[in-house]
Amino acid sequence: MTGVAMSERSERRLAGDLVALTKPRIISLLLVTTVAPMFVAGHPSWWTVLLVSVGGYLMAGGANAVNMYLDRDIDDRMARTRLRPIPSGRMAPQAVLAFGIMLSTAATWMLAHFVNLLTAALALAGFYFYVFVYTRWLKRSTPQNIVIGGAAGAFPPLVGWAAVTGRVDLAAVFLFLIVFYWTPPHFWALALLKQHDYGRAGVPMAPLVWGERNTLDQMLWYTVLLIALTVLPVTFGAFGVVYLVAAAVLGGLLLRGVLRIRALHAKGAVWTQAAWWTYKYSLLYLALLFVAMVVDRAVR
Ligand code: HEM
Ligand SMILES: CC(C)=CCC/C(C)=C/CC/C(C)=C/COP(=O)(O)OP(=O)(O)O
Repeated sequence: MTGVAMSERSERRLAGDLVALTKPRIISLLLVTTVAPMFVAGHPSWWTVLLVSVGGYLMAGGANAVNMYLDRDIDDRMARTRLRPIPSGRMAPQAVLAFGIMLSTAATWMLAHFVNLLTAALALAGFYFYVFVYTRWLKRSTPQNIVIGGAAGAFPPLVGWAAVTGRVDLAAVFLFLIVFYWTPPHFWALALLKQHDYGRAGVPMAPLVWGERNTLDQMLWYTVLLIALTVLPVTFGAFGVVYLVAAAVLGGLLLRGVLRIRALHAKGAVWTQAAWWTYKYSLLYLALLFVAMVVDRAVR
Protein backbone atom coordinates (compact mmCIF):
# COMPACT_ATOMS: atom_id res chain seq x y z
CA MET A 1 0.00 0.00 0.00
CA THR A 2 1.30 3.48 -0.84
CA GLY A 3 1.89 6.13 1.82
CA VAL A 4 -0.96 8.25 0.43
CA ALA A 5 -3.44 5.34 0.56
CA MET A 6 -2.36 4.54 4.11
CA SER A 7 -2.82 8.11 5.31
CA GLU A 8 -6.22 8.28 3.61
CA ARG A 9 -7.24 5.12 5.47
CA SER A 10 -6.08 6.45 8.83
CA GLU A 11 -7.84 9.78 8.22
CA ARG A 12 -11.04 7.90 7.45
CA ARG A 13 -10.57 5.80 10.59
CA LEU A 14 -10.05 8.95 12.71
CA ALA A 15 -13.19 10.52 11.25
CA GLY A 16 -15.10 7.31 12.00
CA ASP A 17 -13.77 7.29 15.58
CA LEU A 18 -14.72 10.93 16.15
CA VAL A 19 -18.26 10.18 15.02
CA ALA A 20 -18.36 7.01 17.18
CA LEU A 21 -17.37 9.08 20.24
CA THR A 22 -20.61 11.02 19.91
CA LYS A 23 -22.79 7.80 19.93
CA PRO A 24 -24.73 8.92 16.82
CA ARG A 25 -27.46 6.27 16.96
CA ILE A 26 -28.46 7.28 20.46
CA ILE A 27 -28.45 10.94 19.41
CA SER A 28 -30.83 10.18 16.54
CA LEU A 29 -33.55 9.36 19.12
CA LEU A 30 -32.52 12.24 21.40
CA LEU A 31 -33.11 14.53 18.43
CA VAL A 32 -36.59 13.09 17.82
CA THR A 33 -37.41 13.97 21.46
CA THR A 34 -35.95 17.46 20.92
CA VAL A 35 -37.49 18.37 17.57
CA ALA A 36 -40.99 16.85 17.99
CA PRO A 37 -41.70 19.03 21.06
CA MET A 38 -40.79 22.09 18.96
CA PHE A 39 -43.77 21.37 16.69
CA VAL A 40 -46.01 20.68 19.69
CA ALA A 41 -44.98 23.99 21.27
CA GLY A 42 -45.58 26.14 18.19
CA HIS A 43 -44.58 26.73 14.58
CA PRO A 44 -40.78 26.87 14.46
CA SER A 45 -38.98 27.99 11.32
CA TRP A 46 -36.85 25.35 9.58
CA TRP A 47 -33.84 27.52 10.42
CA THR A 48 -34.58 27.20 14.16
CA VAL A 49 -35.11 23.45 13.77
CA LEU A 50 -31.74 23.16 12.03
CA LEU A 51 -29.93 25.24 14.65
CA VAL A 52 -31.44 23.28 17.54
CA SER A 53 -30.64 19.97 15.83
CA VAL A 54 -27.01 20.88 15.19
CA GLY A 55 -26.63 22.46 18.66
CA GLY A 56 -28.36 19.46 20.26
CA TYR A 57 -26.14 17.01 18.37
CA LEU A 58 -22.99 18.85 19.44
CA MET A 59 -24.08 19.05 23.10
CA ALA A 60 -25.16 15.41 23.36
CA GLY A 61 -22.16 14.31 21.27
CA GLY A 62 -19.84 16.25 23.57
CA ALA A 63 -21.50 14.65 26.61
CA ASN A 64 -21.09 11.18 25.10
CA ALA A 65 -17.41 11.80 24.32
CA VAL A 66 -16.73 12.97 27.90
CA ASN A 67 -18.67 9.89 29.10
CA MET A 68 -16.28 7.71 27.08
CA TYR A 69 -13.31 9.54 28.62
CA LEU A 70 -14.59 9.05 32.20
CA ASP A 71 -15.70 5.45 31.60
CA ARG A 72 -12.56 4.32 29.75
CA ASP A 73 -11.64 1.83 32.49
CA ILE A 74 -15.04 0.11 32.60
CA ASP A 75 -15.51 0.31 28.83
CA ASP A 76 -12.30 -1.73 28.56
CA ARG A 77 -13.79 -4.49 30.73
CA MET A 78 -17.09 -4.90 28.85
CA ALA A 79 -17.46 -6.84 25.58
CA ARG A 80 -20.07 -4.34 24.34
CA THR A 81 -17.77 -1.34 24.71
CA ARG A 82 -14.25 -2.81 24.36
CA LEU A 83 -13.86 -1.75 20.74
CA ARG A 84 -14.54 1.94 21.42
CA PRO A 85 -11.76 4.36 20.39
CA ILE A 86 -10.08 4.66 23.83
CA PRO A 87 -10.09 1.04 25.09
CA SER A 88 -8.98 -0.20 21.67
CA GLY A 89 -5.99 2.18 21.87
CA ARG A 90 -6.86 4.17 18.75
CA MET A 91 -7.36 7.47 20.60
CA ALA A 92 -5.65 9.10 23.57
CA PRO A 93 -7.98 9.79 26.55
CA GLN A 94 -6.92 13.46 26.76
CA ALA A 95 -7.74 13.98 23.08
CA VAL A 96 -11.22 12.51 23.62
CA LEU A 97 -11.79 14.79 26.63
CA ALA A 98 -10.67 17.84 24.63
CA PHE A 99 -12.95 16.82 21.75
CA GLY A 100 -15.96 16.46 24.09
CA ILE A 101 -15.34 19.84 25.73
CA MET A 102 -14.90 21.46 22.31
CA LEU A 103 -18.22 20.10 21.02
CA SER A 104 -20.17 21.17 24.10
CA THR A 105 -18.57 24.63 24.12
CA ALA A 106 -19.50 25.09 20.46
CA ALA A 107 -23.05 23.92 21.22
CA THR A 108 -23.44 26.33 24.14
CA TRP A 109 -22.23 29.24 22.05
CA MET A 110 -24.41 28.30 19.09
CA LEU A 111 -27.62 27.82 21.09
CA ALA A 112 -27.08 30.94 23.21
CA HIS A 113 -26.15 33.11 20.23
CA PHE A 114 -28.65 31.93 17.61
CA VAL A 115 -31.56 30.46 19.62
CA ASN A 116 -31.92 31.78 23.17
CA LEU A 117 -30.17 31.67 26.55
CA LEU A 118 -32.70 29.37 28.21
CA THR A 119 -32.24 26.77 25.46
CA ALA A 120 -28.45 26.90 25.87
CA ALA A 121 -28.75 26.68 29.67
CA LEU A 122 -31.08 23.66 29.53
CA ALA A 123 -28.87 21.82 27.04
CA LEU A 124 -25.83 22.56 29.20
CA ALA A 125 -27.72 21.34 32.28
CA GLY A 126 -28.38 18.05 30.39
CA PHE A 127 -24.65 17.83 29.63
CA TYR A 128 -23.64 18.37 33.26
CA PHE A 129 -26.31 16.02 34.58
CA TYR A 130 -25.19 13.22 32.27
CA VAL A 131 -21.46 13.76 32.76
CA PHE A 132 -21.29 14.51 36.49
CA VAL A 133 -24.48 13.20 38.11
CA TYR A 134 -24.90 10.02 36.04
CA THR A 135 -21.47 9.05 34.69
CA ARG A 136 -19.16 10.38 37.37
CA TRP A 137 -21.26 9.68 40.42
CA LEU A 138 -24.37 7.46 40.22
CA LYS A 139 -23.40 4.93 37.53
CA ARG A 140 -20.77 3.33 39.76
CA SER A 141 -22.50 3.77 43.10
CA THR A 142 -26.16 2.69 43.04
CA PRO A 143 -28.63 0.57 41.05
CA GLN A 144 -30.86 3.68 41.03
CA ASN A 145 -28.18 5.18 38.72
CA ILE A 146 -30.28 5.13 35.58
CA VAL A 147 -33.46 6.25 37.33
CA ILE A 148 -32.02 9.46 38.80
CA GLY A 149 -29.29 9.87 36.17
CA GLY A 150 -31.85 9.12 33.48
CA ALA A 151 -33.15 12.65 34.00
CA ALA A 152 -30.25 13.76 31.77
CA GLY A 153 -31.83 12.02 28.79
CA ALA A 154 -35.12 13.77 29.57
CA PHE A 155 -33.71 17.27 29.03
CA PRO A 156 -34.03 17.29 25.20
CA PRO A 157 -37.83 17.93 25.20
CA LEU A 158 -37.22 20.93 27.49
CA VAL A 159 -34.53 22.16 25.09
CA GLY A 160 -36.84 21.91 22.08
CA TRP A 161 -39.74 23.53 23.93
CA ALA A 162 -37.65 26.43 25.21
CA ALA A 163 -36.22 27.03 21.73
CA VAL A 164 -39.72 27.80 20.42
CA THR A 165 -41.41 29.44 23.42
CA GLY A 166 -38.52 30.85 25.47
CA ARG A 167 -40.17 29.15 28.50
CA VAL A 168 -40.68 25.76 30.12
CA ASP A 169 -44.45 25.16 30.34
CA LEU A 170 -46.33 22.41 32.17
CA ALA A 171 -46.74 20.42 28.92
CA ALA A 172 -42.93 20.42 28.54
CA VAL A 173 -42.58 19.05 32.07
CA PHE A 174 -44.89 16.18 31.04
CA LEU A 175 -42.65 15.41 28.07
CA PHE A 176 -39.65 15.44 30.43
CA LEU A 177 -41.44 12.99 32.76
CA ILE A 178 -42.38 10.70 29.85
CA VAL A 179 -38.72 10.21 28.89
CA PHE A 180 -37.80 9.95 32.59
CA TYR A 181 -40.25 7.07 33.23
CA TRP A 182 -39.42 5.43 29.88
CA THR A 183 -35.73 5.07 30.76
CA PRO A 184 -36.00 2.18 33.30
CA PRO A 185 -37.90 -0.23 31.00
CA HIS A 186 -35.64 0.83 28.09
CA PHE A 187 -32.38 0.30 29.88
CA TRP A 188 -33.15 -2.56 32.26
CA ALA A 189 -34.40 -4.73 29.37
CA LEU A 190 -30.86 -4.43 27.99
CA ALA A 191 -29.17 -4.59 31.41
CA LEU A 192 -30.86 -7.97 32.04
CA LEU A 193 -29.08 -9.26 28.95
CA LYS A 194 -25.74 -7.58 29.64
CA GLN A 195 -25.54 -8.15 33.39
CA HIS A 196 -22.41 -10.29 33.20
CA ASP A 197 -20.64 -7.48 31.32
CA TYR A 198 -21.66 -5.04 34.06
CA GLY A 199 -20.58 -7.54 36.70
CA ARG A 200 -17.10 -7.79 35.15
CA ALA A 201 -16.85 -3.99 35.14
CA GLY A 202 -18.13 -3.71 38.73
CA VAL A 203 -21.06 -1.46 37.75
CA PRO A 204 -23.98 -1.99 40.18
CA MET A 205 -26.79 -2.26 37.63
CA ALA A 206 -30.19 -3.30 39.00
CA PRO A 207 -30.30 -6.97 37.84
CA LEU A 208 -26.99 -7.66 39.64
CA VAL A 209 -27.91 -5.92 42.89
CA TRP A 210 -31.68 -6.50 43.17
CA GLY A 211 -31.86 -9.70 41.14
CA GLU A 212 -33.73 -10.34 37.92
CA ARG A 213 -37.19 -10.77 39.45
CA ASN A 214 -37.09 -7.49 41.39
CA THR A 215 -35.75 -5.63 38.36
CA LEU A 216 -38.62 -7.00 36.30
CA ASP A 217 -41.09 -5.86 38.97
CA GLN A 218 -39.59 -2.37 38.88
CA MET A 219 -39.74 -2.35 35.06
CA LEU A 220 -43.42 -3.23 35.27
CA TRP A 221 -44.22 -0.39 37.68
CA TYR A 222 -42.31 2.17 35.63
CA THR A 223 -44.10 0.99 32.48
CA VAL A 224 -47.53 1.30 34.13
CA LEU A 225 -46.62 4.78 35.40
CA LEU A 226 -45.29 5.70 31.97
CA ILE A 227 -48.54 4.69 30.25
CA ALA A 228 -50.59 6.64 32.82
CA LEU A 229 -48.38 9.68 32.31
CA THR A 230 -48.62 9.52 28.52
CA VAL A 231 -52.42 9.49 28.70
CA LEU A 232 -52.73 12.25 31.31
CA PRO A 233 -52.02 15.23 28.98
CA VAL A 234 -55.12 14.22 26.97
CA THR A 235 -57.32 14.80 30.03
CA PHE A 236 -56.31 18.45 30.22
CA GLY A 237 -56.66 18.97 26.48
CA ALA A 238 -53.00 19.05 25.45
CA PHE A 239 -53.54 16.28 22.88
CA GLY A 240 -56.51 14.70 21.11
CA VAL A 241 -57.77 11.33 19.99
CA VAL A 242 -54.98 10.56 17.46
CA TYR A 243 -52.36 10.84 20.17
CA LEU A 244 -54.54 9.01 22.71
CA VAL A 245 -54.95 5.98 20.42
CA ALA A 246 -51.22 5.97 19.63
CA ALA A 247 -50.24 6.27 23.31
CA ALA A 248 -52.61 3.44 24.29
CA VAL A 249 -51.54 1.04 21.50
CA LEU A 250 -47.83 1.80 21.76
CA GLY A 251 -47.95 1.64 25.57
CA GLY A 252 -49.94 -1.60 25.48
CA LEU A 253 -47.24 -3.23 23.34
CA LEU A 254 -44.49 -2.08 25.71
CA LEU A 255 -46.45 -3.42 28.67
CA ARG A 256 -46.96 -6.73 26.84
CA GLY A 257 -43.18 -6.95 26.25
CA VAL A 258 -42.38 -6.45 29.94
CA LEU A 259 -45.13 -8.85 31.05
CA ARG A 260 -43.84 -11.46 28.62
CA ILE A 261 -40.29 -11.34 30.01
CA ARG A 262 -41.73 -11.65 33.54
CA ALA A 263 -43.98 -14.57 32.63
CA LEU A 264 -41.19 -16.50 30.90
CA HIS A 265 -38.79 -15.71 33.75
CA ALA A 266 -41.33 -16.91 36.34
CA LYS A 267 -41.76 -20.21 34.43
CA GLY A 268 -37.99 -20.71 34.22
CA ALA A 269 -38.26 -20.54 30.40
CA VAL A 270 -35.88 -18.71 28.05
CA TRP A 271 -36.70 -15.00 28.34
CA THR A 272 -33.70 -13.44 26.53
CA GLN A 273 -35.48 -13.05 23.18
CA ALA A 274 -38.39 -11.30 24.90
CA ALA A 275 -35.92 -8.95 26.61
CA TRP A 276 -34.26 -8.13 23.25
CA TRP A 277 -37.63 -7.46 21.71
CA THR A 278 -38.61 -5.16 24.58
CA TYR A 279 -35.30 -3.25 24.44
CA LYS A 280 -35.55 -2.77 20.66
CA TYR A 281 -39.25 -1.96 20.83
CA SER A 282 -38.63 0.65 23.57
CA LEU A 283 -36.68 2.67 20.96
CA LEU A 284 -39.49 2.48 18.41
CA TYR A 285 -42.02 3.23 21.15
CA LEU A 286 -40.46 6.54 22.15
CA ALA A 287 -39.90 7.66 18.57
CA LEU A 288 -43.47 6.87 17.51
CA LEU A 289 -44.99 8.39 20.64
CA PHE A 290 -43.26 11.72 19.91
CA VAL A 291 -44.18 11.54 16.22
CA ALA A 292 -47.82 10.90 17.26
CA MET A 293 -47.76 14.12 19.30
CA VAL A 294 -46.78 16.09 16.19
CA VAL A 295 -49.33 14.35 13.96
CA ASP A 296 -52.05 14.94 16.57
CA ARG A 297 -51.25 18.66 16.64
CA ALA A 298 -51.16 18.83 12.83
CA VAL A 299 -54.59 17.25 12.32
CA ARG A 300 -56.44 19.08 15.13
C1 HEM B 1 -29.62 6.80 31.88
C2 HEM B 1 -30.31 6.64 30.77
C3 HEM B 1 -29.93 5.66 29.69
C4 HEM B 1 -29.10 4.59 29.75
C5 HEM B 1 -28.27 4.10 30.93
C6 HEM B 1 -29.07 4.00 28.41
C7 HEM B 1 -28.29 2.93 28.04
C8 HEM B 1 -28.22 2.41 26.79
C9 HEM B 1 -27.30 1.38 26.40
C10 HEM B 1 -26.26 0.76 27.30
C11 HEM B 1 -27.53 1.12 25.10
C12 HEM B 1 -26.78 0.12 24.22
C13 HEM B 1 -25.80 0.90 23.40
C14 HEM B 1 -24.82 0.01 22.71
O1 HEM B 1 -25.20 -1.03 22.16
O2 HEM B 1 -23.64 0.36 22.77
C15 HEM B 1 -28.59 1.98 24.66
C16 HEM B 1 -29.09 2.02 23.38
C17 HEM B 1 -29.86 3.02 22.90
N1 HEM B 1 -30.38 4.06 23.62
FE1 HEM B 1 -30.31 4.27 25.64
N2 HEM B 1 -29.90 4.71 27.59
C18 HEM B 1 -30.42 5.73 28.32
C19 HEM B 1 -31.27 6.71 27.86
C20 HEM B 1 -31.55 6.89 26.54
C21 HEM B 1 -32.27 8.04 26.03
C22 HEM B 1 -32.82 9.18 26.87
C23 HEM B 1 -32.36 7.86 24.68
C24 HEM B 1 -33.00 8.74 23.66
C25 HEM B 1 -34.09 9.41 23.89
C26 HEM B 1 -31.70 6.60 24.36
C27 HEM B 1 -31.61 6.08 23.09
C28 HEM B 1 -30.99 4.92 22.77
C29 HEM B 1 -30.88 4.38 21.41
C30 HEM B 1 -31.44 5.01 20.14
C31 HEM B 1 -30.18 3.18 21.50
C32 HEM B 1 -29.82 2.22 20.36
C33 HEM B 1 -28.43 2.49 19.92
C34 HEM B 1 -27.94 1.51 18.86
O3 HEM B 1 -28.73 0.79 18.30
O4 HEM B 1 -26.73 1.52 18.62
N3 HEM B 1 -31.24 6.05 25.51
N4 HEM B 1 -29.01 2.75 25.71
C1 LIG C 1 -29.61 17.93 26.52
C2 LIG C 1 -28.52 16.96 26.59
C3 LIG C 1 -27.29 17.27 25.87
C4 LIG C 1 -28.68 15.83 27.30
C5 LIG C 1 -27.70 14.73 27.36
C6 LIG C 1 -28.43 13.50 27.01
C7 LIG C 1 -27.57 12.30 26.84
C8 LIG C 1 -26.23 12.42 26.23
C9 LIG C 1 -28.13 11.13 27.17
C10 LIG C 1 -27.43 9.87 26.99
C11 LIG C 1 -28.18 8.74 27.62
C12 LIG C 1 -27.32 7.51 27.53
C13 LIG C 1 -26.90 7.03 26.25
C14 LIG C 1 -26.91 6.89 28.60
C15 LIG C 1 -26.05 5.66 28.54
O1 LIG C 1 -24.85 5.94 29.15
P1 LIG C 1 -23.95 4.75 29.62
O2 LIG C 1 -22.65 5.32 30.11
O3 LIG C 1 -24.67 3.87 30.59
O4 LIG C 1 -23.77 3.91 28.27
P2 LIG C 1 -22.49 3.13 27.72
O5 LIG C 1 -22.21 2.05 28.71
O6 LIG C 1 -22.93 2.62 26.38
O7 LIG C 1 -21.37 4.14 27.64
